[in-house]
Amino acid sequence: MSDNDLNWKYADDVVTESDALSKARQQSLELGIDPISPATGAQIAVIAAATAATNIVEIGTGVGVSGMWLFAGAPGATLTSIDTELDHQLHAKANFAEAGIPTNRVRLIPGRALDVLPRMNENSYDIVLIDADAASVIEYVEHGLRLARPGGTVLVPHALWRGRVADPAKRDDLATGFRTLITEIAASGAVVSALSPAGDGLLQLTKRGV
Ligand SMILES: C[S@@+](CC[C@H](N)C(=O)[O-])C[C@H]1O[C@@H](n2cnc3c(N)ncnc32)[C@H](O)[C@@H]1O
Repeated sequence: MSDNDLNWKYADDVVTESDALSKARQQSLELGIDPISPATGAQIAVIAAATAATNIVEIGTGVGVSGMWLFAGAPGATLTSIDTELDHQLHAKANFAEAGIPTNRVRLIPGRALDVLPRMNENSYDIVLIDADAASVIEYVEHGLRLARPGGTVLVPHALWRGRVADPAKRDDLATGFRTLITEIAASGAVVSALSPAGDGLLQLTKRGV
């Protein structure tokens, strides 16, 4: 194992997930829904706590692993989460309940993100987490930056897309799309950004303006 592989494994292994989170992660994997890694979860919890987030949007509910991590950092927040699959959201609802998250703190919206996002209020959210279909990630980030309040943060897990983004030989649409996004964001004066290697990448963009 390389030093980097050891670091990644250690960063995931050192995270202790609650029983409710471990069960949700197991369920997610069994259903073939890729949850954020434990290290990514811990990192988004820190961001949620550090920003004292009260209003969060998530694109891609899955069975609720990322949502539960956001609540771990910001237990008083309200989460609006969008997913095309009602089944996934029903599992998420049960998992949130198991984690003790009050039902009135979660608004689950079934539907295609690109249909739902244009109807949401701009400059209103502390965090926008983007984890749905990777093919639309650039459009989701554009929406995310519109929805985030000044000083709010857009988070994009899987931004290194299974190691393909860092490998210039990989020229498929998804790897190229993430590469374009990362390059454009790095050059943008509108955000403060960082790309963490946690999991398979966590792109973090904080909207300037405060
Ligand atoms: C990677 S999983 C999300 C995992 C979740 N964030 C977690 O860590 O537990 C992606 C989710 O996006 C949903 N999805 C796929 N395409 C979508 C779209 N166009 N709009 C909204 N949700 C979509 C899938 O149904 C799936 O539940």
